[in-house]
Amino acid sequence: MPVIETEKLSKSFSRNEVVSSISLKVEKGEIFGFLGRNGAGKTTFVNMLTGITLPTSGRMLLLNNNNDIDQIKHRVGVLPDYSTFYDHLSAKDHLKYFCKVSGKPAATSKIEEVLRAVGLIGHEKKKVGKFSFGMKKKLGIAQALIHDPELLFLDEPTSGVDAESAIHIQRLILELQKNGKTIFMTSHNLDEVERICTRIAIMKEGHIHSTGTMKELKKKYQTRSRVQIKLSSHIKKEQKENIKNLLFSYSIEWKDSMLLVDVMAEEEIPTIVHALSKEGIDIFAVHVHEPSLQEIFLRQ
Ligand SMILES: Nc1ncnc2c1ncn2[C@@H]1O[C@H](COP(=O)(O)OP(=O)(O)OP(=O)(O)O)[C@@H](O)[C@H]1O
Repeated sequence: MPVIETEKLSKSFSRNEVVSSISLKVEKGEIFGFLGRNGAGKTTFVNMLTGITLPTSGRMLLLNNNNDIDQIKHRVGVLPDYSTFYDHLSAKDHLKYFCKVSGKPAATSKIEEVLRAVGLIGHEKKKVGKFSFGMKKKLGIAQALIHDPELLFLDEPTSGVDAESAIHIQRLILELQKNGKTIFMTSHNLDEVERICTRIAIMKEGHIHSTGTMKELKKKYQTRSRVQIKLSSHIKKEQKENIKNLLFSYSIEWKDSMLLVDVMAEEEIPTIVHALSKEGIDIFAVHVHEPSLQEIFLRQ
């Protein structure tokens, strides 16, 4: 049973359709990465799922509940694209206040546990007005986590935070997944998405352009892997000519004693190695450079 299911979900502002007929399923336990250039419609799509914006048309099902977001509010945690806080409250008081107004008070131990999880322990008594952007982001994540929700929407959870904190947040997301949570996140950090997301959707001008695991996306776009072969430094000119003839069906390039060959599949590597050993050339190292999500994304 999918945790998120949308069918032809669309949103227009005036006559401008910014989300066009998106049908998507996210299963329990996924870390689903939602990508797209600025203005692609990601936030608008997430806002419809979290009840911030009403869809113009289409259908959505969250946690097997039809449309009534109020009924499932406590099972869903949201880090919006922009969180607002009260400058005069501390992080701890903030979470207390947030729990109180949402009608679900939380124990001090739970508040401290969540602040520790996001890396804010030690700053829990500091006024939020004195927080940096990154610290506010962490407080936003704490707010999303405080009710121990099954499903989390995280809009750019690591944007604006330092590298160390970003790694901390990524580990936290992986930990949440391990504990059975489902995470739907938008991000412009493609390395991060590639590392932690189980599936990815790339949105373009209101449409889902492609969806799949990294492996599926690489296959779909038939992106070539680059094999870097470090050879002995004494390759003769005629040997290079012979290699070129033997590997005539490949695009090859020399960089000093490094031979670079583009392949469609790893299964082709033995053929290349065989051709080189036939020429009596010693191979010192073979490295396969897989195309990154960034390379796939930039081709969209
Ligand atoms: N309330 C609104 N009224 C009118 N247009 C809007 C509104 N909200 C968003 N839009 C427009 O919808 C389009 C999609 O915006 P959205 O914020 O969903 O994109 P995004 O993919 O989240 O972008 P980013 O990566 O910059 O956050 C943009 O052209 C934006 O100007």
